[in-house]
Amino acid sequence: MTGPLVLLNAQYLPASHDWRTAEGRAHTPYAADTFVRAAQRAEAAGVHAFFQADFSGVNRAALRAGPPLTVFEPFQLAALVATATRRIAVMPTVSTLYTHPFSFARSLASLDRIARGRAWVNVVSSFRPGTAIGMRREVPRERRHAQFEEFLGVTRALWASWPPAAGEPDPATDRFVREDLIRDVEHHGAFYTQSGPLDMAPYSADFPYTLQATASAEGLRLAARTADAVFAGTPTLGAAKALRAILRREAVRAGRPADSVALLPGAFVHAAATREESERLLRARLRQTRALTGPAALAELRSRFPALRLDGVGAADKLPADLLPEDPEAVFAAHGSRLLPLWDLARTPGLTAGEFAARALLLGEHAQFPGTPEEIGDELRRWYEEGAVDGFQFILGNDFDALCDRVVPRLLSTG
Ligand SMILES: Cc1cc2nc3c(=O)[nH]c(=O)nc-3n(C[C@H](O)[C@H](O)[C@H](O)COP(=O)(O)O)c2cc1C
Repeated sequence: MTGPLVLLNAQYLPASHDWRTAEGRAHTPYAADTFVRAAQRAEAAGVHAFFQADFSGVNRAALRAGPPLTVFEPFQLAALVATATRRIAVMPTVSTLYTHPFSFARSLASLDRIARGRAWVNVVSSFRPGTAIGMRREVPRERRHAQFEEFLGVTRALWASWPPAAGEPDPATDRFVREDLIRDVEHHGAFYTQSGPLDMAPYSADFPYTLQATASAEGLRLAARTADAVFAGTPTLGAAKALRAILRREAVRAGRPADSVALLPGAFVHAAATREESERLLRARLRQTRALTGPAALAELRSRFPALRLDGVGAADKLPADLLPEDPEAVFAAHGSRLLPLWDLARTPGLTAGEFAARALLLGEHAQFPGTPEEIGDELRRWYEEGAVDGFQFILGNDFDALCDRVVPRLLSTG
């Protein structure tokens, strides 16, 4: 595919409306129709995939902050959306920790058949704080990537257990299914034993487009070996550029072309009639939650990121040159993608430690794009053209109509 790849996260539509108003409540996350309408609008705008994150459990802290981010089991919603659309891909999330490869393979193969080849998938290891609360983890944290890789390997072997010809009815031999062509999997690994084949013929010969959500160096190397795309948080342009360069190098190291794995970070859209108005609203919203300056900001930053070299530094002091390693690859290798935005921010000339801390605390996990819809579209396009990203996932924001009618067409336009 040429041009940026654009994903719509299912939570965008309900979250973009104020549920305290009757108009906002019309977009309730409890009605599947809310997401069907969103996917149809997004499809008309040129969005490539309708995505649903999934957290395998109740996150009470998140629920206290507003409506639930997800309600429906993702494969069921994806199937429903697929039957109501024609071009957009449907992309549920599967947790390698809480699903068996066989159950996953048949859900995905069924979805691919229902969607006539439009099934994509987001694969997560679910080891993030706040995820899958109340469930038991059978896999220790340090083995999650090994389990993930084996999970994906078994699933792909199941997919391939029916070569396309096996599912083609053959009047010459009077066989609806060429059972003789179906291959047993015979996998006996550290985490899974899978002997038999899948129980149905997948619609597509190729395994679906696979996204992996990750924030660590080991996770990124795994994606470079096994995935088609990475979903990560890159709240600054410099962090995105650094992460994409590392991902491309890792793909080559894994024996694949540099552009075989796309970086698709999250984006939050804050559209308004003027840029000033949009920035004012965004600042007010961010300050409401994180109103810290000077020494207080510095103390908070220290406690959140103990790896930063801030010993003996006061808020009015110059930011130390050795706050983080100079090379972003070294920062990423030691700390994952979480510290790349701080590495990027630290390159701003003339910041005191207090100013740096205040700005750092205002950065969220994902990039925030304020402006008019056209300015936002142009800025997103700039990120793409400067080689920082291969596309975006729209997770949260306001004004869903402006996103579909004005932001996405601008981002995708080649003119
Ligand atoms: C941007 C991003 C999105 C994620 N989304 C999900 C999700 O929807 N469901 C989930 O269970 N875990 C999610 N995770 C957590 C990852 O699956 C993973 O468990 C965590 O990042 C730790 O593994 P890592 O070392 O590969 O980063 C997400 C992680 C990132 C960085």
